[in-house]
Amino acid sequence: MKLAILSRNTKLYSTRRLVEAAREQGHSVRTLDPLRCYMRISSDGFAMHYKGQSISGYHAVIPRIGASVTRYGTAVLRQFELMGSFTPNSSDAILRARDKLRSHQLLAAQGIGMPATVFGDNPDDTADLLSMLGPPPHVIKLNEGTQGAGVMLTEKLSASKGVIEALRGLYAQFLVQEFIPEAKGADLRCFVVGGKVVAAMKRQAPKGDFRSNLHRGGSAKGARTTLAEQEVAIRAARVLGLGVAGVDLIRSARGPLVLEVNASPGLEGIEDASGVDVAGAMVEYVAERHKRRLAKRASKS
Ligand SMILES: Nc1ncnc2c1ncn2[C@@H]1O[C@H](COP(=O)(O)OP(=O)(O)OP(=O)(O)O)[C@@H](O)[C@H]1O
Ligand SMILES: [Mg+2]
Ligand SMILES: [Mg+2]
Repeated sequence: MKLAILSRNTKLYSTRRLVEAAREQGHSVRTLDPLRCYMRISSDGFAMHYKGQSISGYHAVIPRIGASVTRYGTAVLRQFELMGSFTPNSSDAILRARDKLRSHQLLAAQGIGMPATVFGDNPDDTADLLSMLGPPPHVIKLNEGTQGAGVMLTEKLSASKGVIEALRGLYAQFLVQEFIPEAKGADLRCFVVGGKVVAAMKRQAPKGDFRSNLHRGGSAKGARTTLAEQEVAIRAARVLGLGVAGVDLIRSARGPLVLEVNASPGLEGIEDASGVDVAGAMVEYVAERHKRRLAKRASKS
């Protein structure tokens, strides 16, 4: 299989591991910086160039598109899709997952458990909006935050109102959730590949914080997941259309609740904590799907 890893940086752990796994499994692999891919689109065909050279014929791409380049990165990925490459996560699925509000709507509609969530636009509606949620503590999240940076806990109604007012002043989109105290600052990252949880880790917030993100000083260790947790993680990835996903769950008194679904989950923390060759599992899955596509095409002709 001729494989491309779409990643801005060849030195990142996740990128290096994917390249390594692809080589180990005997594939030809190249890392392409999505921001250096450019294309000509017209009704009589597509052309893509990379640093001055024409590129084509990639059987599959594994997108590792950072939040800061979502728009251009997914446009490049879409072009690969239109040129016939297989991708475990489509450009549309990545866009769905990046938008917390949109993905919460889709997951809730499929009956997937999550903390109760409210969102609204007009400042005149804030008081009633918060009454729809219930009393504090509240968790306020930026719609497109990442690594825990845009997630705040408010203990009092006045604080919730103040934070919301400030965010509105900055024209930031946000959602407000009920706080799940039973989680005690821990969450469960389930790494889903091709409809299976291949690895899981429990992350614990540092003392004095409720956010368990590793970037916020959280610590991780390998975790065993229950069947119910696996099922929720697998369903969440499927609803958003992601072949590879890092599904963050929180253990609550009413069962596993989905916090978010990451479309480009990092490999370092999870491989470290679980000891699983997650990169290998991703490449195997992509190769398997590529093989199936070839067989389908052969049977059609
Ligand atoms: N409703 C909640 N109740 C309790 N804790 C929560 C809640 N929502 C989030 N947290 C905690 O805050 C952390 C960050 O929240 P979340 O995963 O939604 O944000 P993020 O900024 O997108 O992080 P990521 O880097 O995983 O993309 C969670 O891992 C969890 O530990
Ligand atoms: Mg996130
Ligand atoms: Mg998270």
